[in-house]
Amino acid sequence: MNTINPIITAQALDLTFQTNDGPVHALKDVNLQIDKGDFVSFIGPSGCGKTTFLRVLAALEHPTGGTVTVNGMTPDQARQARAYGYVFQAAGLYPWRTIGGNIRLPLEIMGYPKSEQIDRVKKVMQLVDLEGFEHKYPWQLSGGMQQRASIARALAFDADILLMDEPFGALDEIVRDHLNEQLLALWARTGKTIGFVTHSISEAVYLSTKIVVMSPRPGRIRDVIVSPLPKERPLDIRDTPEFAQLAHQVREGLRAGHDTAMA
Ligand SMILES: Nc1ncnc2c1ncn2[C@@H]1O[C@H](COP(=O)(O)OP(=O)(O)OP(=O)(O)O)[C@@H](O)[C@H]1O
Repeated sequence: MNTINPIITAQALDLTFQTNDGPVHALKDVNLQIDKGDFVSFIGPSGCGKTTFLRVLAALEHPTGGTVTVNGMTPDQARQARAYGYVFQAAGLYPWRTIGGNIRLPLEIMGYPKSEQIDRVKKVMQLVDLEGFEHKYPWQLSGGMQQRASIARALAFDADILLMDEPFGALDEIVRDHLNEQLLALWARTGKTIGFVTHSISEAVYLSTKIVVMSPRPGRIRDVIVSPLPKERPLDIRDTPEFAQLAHQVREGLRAGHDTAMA
């Protein structure tokens, strides 16, 4: 394993859930290194362990075997150190709080001084292009804007790592394109390390420096594809032969995993 600036490592990671129907091997022998500043997408069919892997990094699940480090710490230590922000598929904003109030909530809970809360909310709202919406309520915003607000909330502690579980899955394609562009811009501006779960080949190829292709039963890594695309990516890069070639490679990886799982 390469050791240049690893921010996240998983070695021989196993996670078996004990269920009434018997054991479910959600993750089996997962080995992965994510370096500082990487944008890593996890793609694979339903049940291949994408969400479980992200949840292990966030200490929301605990592995049954192997080791994981996040910023050189165990996931539990990393959680306490607020080493990452986590964005869920649904925006999950409290309807009785304004957008600013929602973004501020984790800072309030942690007892940040009022002036720092105000500064941080302002900064992260700028990062996701939501200036001017601080006093609106979630229902006054579109789905895409709500999801941007939930990203801002995850950025409130200014953690170096952002974990995102299918954040744009429920949005229509045009809004999704727009958010993908904004997320890349945010990533370039902040230098954060991003782990991103998606079902979309095109989204994975457009966003990532590394694409982790997974297969189910048991959940495992099938392929890790390092993107040759430049960091600067206008949306029309998706019309280039290089993009098509990479999408083809991901599709082939998915197909191989599917065939094995069905065998
Ligand atoms: N808490 C749990 N208890 C029992 N089994 C679970 C639990 N969480 C996940 N699983 C099982 O582990 C496997 C991996 O689930 P996971 O949600 O990580 O897959 P996924 O790739 O994210 O799927 P999807 O694309 O549908 O979100 C599945 O078989 C799932 O049913």
